[in-house]
Amino acid sequence: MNDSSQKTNLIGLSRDQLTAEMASIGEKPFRAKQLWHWLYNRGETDFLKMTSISKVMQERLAERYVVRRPLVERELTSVDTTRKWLLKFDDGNEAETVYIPDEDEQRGAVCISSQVGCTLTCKFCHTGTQLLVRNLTAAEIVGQFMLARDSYGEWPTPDDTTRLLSNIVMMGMGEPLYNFDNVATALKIIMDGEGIGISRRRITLSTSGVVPMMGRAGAELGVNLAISLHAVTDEVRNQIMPINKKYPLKELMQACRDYPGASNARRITFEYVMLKGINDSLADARELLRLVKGLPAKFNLIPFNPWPGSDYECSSMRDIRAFSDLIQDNGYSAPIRKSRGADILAACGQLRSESQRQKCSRLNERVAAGIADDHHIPAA
Ligand SMILES: C[S@@+](CC[C@H](N)C(=O)[O-])C[C@H]1O[C@@H](n2cnc3c(N)ncnc32)[C@H](O)[C@@H]1O
Ligand code: SF4
Repeated sequence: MNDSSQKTNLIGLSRDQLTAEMASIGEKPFRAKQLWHWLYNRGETDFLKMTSISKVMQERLAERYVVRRPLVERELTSVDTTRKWLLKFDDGNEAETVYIPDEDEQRGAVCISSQVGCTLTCKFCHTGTQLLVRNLTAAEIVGQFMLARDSYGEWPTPDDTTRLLSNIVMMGMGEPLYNFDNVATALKIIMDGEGIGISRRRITLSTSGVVPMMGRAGAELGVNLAISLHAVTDEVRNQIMPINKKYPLKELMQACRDYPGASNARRITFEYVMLKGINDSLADARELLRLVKGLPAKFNLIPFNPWPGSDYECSSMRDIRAFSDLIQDNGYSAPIRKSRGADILAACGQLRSESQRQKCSRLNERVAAGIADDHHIPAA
């Protein structure tokens, strides 16, 4: 263990925690406020460059603490300018962060991971086949956005109208509502107006439908909600998203109706991955309209992104357009999501760590040889 990894990382501490940390070394609350500005508005990582802080305090801080992002193992930029960072955490685990610019490339969303892997095994999602799963810490979640800003040189926090990294989608690896506390701490840091300053209106949290946590997410964070719906009957949803057996459609739709803050100005996004012959008929589209009746809803139709070993095919463009047209004819927005970053495997559902791919292929060899135990059978 090197010297810096023994020191406490100040990134990821809430304002109260940072204030308490400063109090523990005898510093007044206004010091925590100054420090917060350096960490989250200026993006400074070197205490000795925090010029509004006295030399003595700079040195005391440097003795005890570090300001650290997750390690970027690789940065890849797609021909379509999507950028992906493969991250390595202190325990050797990996996750990915992706920046997806808008068409005009003046703004864009950072897609952030909430877990290493995911326990939920949705059949169409590569992340769900990863064996190793752990929650990311608040530091690892905030750190993803910070390293994206490092990469684009967007420090100090630019004005909201001139930022490239303008939005956040919690749509990377993992189920954010299965790691609510750390996601909430991280998002509160990110939303703080004296720091990173991304408004809750520019943050979307996507969930596969963890019904009991949806109300809390709305009440405590007030971010936009996206639901990975993907099927209109319990029968099909049970098949492709096992979480539906725990929280079936009726309960999920009720939780959407109860979601605090949803309105016509802030609609709930229903994500719908288009799977050939599974969920893509016009009858499915009609049922979808029936399901969301009365809800402030909009849709995002996602052409299925295949990955090695996946069981599904993407619906034809003709079928996707017909599905989209029917929904739009009924007054809802239903754009077809353009796949971005396919050449760097950065598209939705393709995220899965490199080392995990290697481990899994080794594991497949073990399974073939009959030497893998029950806990380590690959899900795909
Ligand atoms: C990877 S998930 C992460 C957030 C959360 N766990 C969820 O399911 O909403 C983000 C989105 O990617 C979608 N997705 C997963 N695998 C996909 C694939 N192979 N092709 C297209 N979209 C996919 C998910 O359904 C979900 O809407
Ligand atoms: S779609 Fe979301 S919930 Fe399902 S396995 Fe992938 S990351 Fe997990």
